[in-house]
Amino acid sequence: MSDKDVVVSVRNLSKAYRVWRSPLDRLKSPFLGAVGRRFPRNSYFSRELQRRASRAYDDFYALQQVSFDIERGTSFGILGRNGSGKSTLLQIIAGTLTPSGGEVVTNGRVAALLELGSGFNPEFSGRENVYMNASILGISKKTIDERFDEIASFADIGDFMEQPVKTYSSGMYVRLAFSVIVHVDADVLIIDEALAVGDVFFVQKCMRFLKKFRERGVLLFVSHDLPSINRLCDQALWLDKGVVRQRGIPKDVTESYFSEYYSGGDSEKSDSEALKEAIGSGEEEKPVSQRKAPTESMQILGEEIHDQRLQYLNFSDHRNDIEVFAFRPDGDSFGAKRVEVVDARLTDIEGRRLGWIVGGEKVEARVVVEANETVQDPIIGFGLKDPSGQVLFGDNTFLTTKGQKSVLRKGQRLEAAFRFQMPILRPGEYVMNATVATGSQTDHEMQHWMHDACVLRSYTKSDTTGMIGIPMISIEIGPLR
Ligand SMILES: Nc1ncnc2c1ncn2[C@@H]1O[C@H](COP(=O)(O)OP(=O)(O)OP(=O)(O)O)[C@@H](O)[C@H]1O
Repeated sequence: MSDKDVVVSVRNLSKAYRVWRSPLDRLKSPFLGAVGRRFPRNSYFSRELQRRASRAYDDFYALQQVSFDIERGTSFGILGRNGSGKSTLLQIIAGTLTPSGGEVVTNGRVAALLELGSGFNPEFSGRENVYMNASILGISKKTIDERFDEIASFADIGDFMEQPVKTYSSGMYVRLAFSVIVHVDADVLIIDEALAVGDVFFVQKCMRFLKKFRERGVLLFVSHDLPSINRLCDQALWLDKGVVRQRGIPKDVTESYFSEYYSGGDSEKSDSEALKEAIGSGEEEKPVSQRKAPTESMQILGEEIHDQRLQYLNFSDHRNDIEVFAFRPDGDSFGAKRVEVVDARLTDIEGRRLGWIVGGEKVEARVVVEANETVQDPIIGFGLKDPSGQVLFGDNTFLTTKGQKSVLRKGQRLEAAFRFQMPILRPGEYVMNATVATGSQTDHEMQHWMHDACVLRSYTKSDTTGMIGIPMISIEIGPLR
């Protein structure tokens, strides 16, 4: 290893899979080889039978001469179209697949969350699998004993911990597998798209862990979602038919990858498929009948909006419908709790709780707090996080009440209402956090930070681009004026 703290070094890696010419050849080949070995070595029969056995298959190279280094503290994203060799590469780095050529040198403990079903023994209980898995990763029984309660609480699968893993849903399976890898002090974490089966709270919890982990370890993951690669990674690698096409900063790599689709470089994929891949995985469409009636949103969008598409947008599934779920008092949180968040919701401007919002409409994020003790200078805040845990926007009351000495007495409640125009959200599950602190912006004590105070689920086929869409006031096209 060099002076730099290289944690993963991949050198001239190749992987050839045998592709049998026919199922019969596959059956015949070991038989021909075994018979061949019965004749004297180098005899005519021995050579002929070995030759026939080896002609029954072709070598298909899923990876060819792949080389790169990854330094500590790097989040490394791998992208490439289906079949480009991403899983093969991750499995070799994870040590679950042997390469045909080249090598991978890792410096530290490697933990992987790869395809569902791998890693656990289905007949063993969750508890037994935790012990087995952690000990394979080199964790002593004593350390697992000490950490078991934390692992169980992170996984949060209740009594299923004592049931055989074969009875688990895919979501439970991922919860347990992820919980183990969180607690084994790994230096390298390898994750494929398995996390996609977790529910929104679990995914957000994992994202919080990964954000911290990225500072000290190497995170390697595969994603088809280019914005996620841009947001979460420091480095990206584009694999194309088993070879490295480009490696560099995510912005450059994702742009080249994306433009290849549009320049026709990938003839097997239609533009709409490419676009769908580029803007992220779409949620299933919600039947229009379950949405807000179109006429309502026409009023809500307000008089000042002159976007000529409004009529069309409001009556089509290009409209951005956002389902809002109820406040979750028991979600993950932290803080001194001398004041607590007791409610968080989205309302219309009259304060009525909303179950559905249309992207572009005026709404209020309202957060209610209650003092368990008398406190001074409470600051209330909120933030909206996207499915990868990235805060898209948020605000707090600090500047609004700056300079006013305020006291919240024990038992009193206080409500903050943040009015804004809801942006257009790409399909997926978002969460709103709600917070209360005391003191000032720079010097405060966090009283209660609720990570997932309420959930928003967005549905749309909107053509808006970017992390969030800004509702257009108007769009004009015509001869130069
Ligand atoms: N066991 C195997 N035997 C033969 N070919 C295989 C085997 N496993 C993978 N391949 C082939 O190797 C190539 C790379 O597969 P791999 O699963 O690594 O691609 P990928 O980029 O992860 O694809 P995806 O995005 O669809 O998950 C593919 O063409 C695949 O068909």
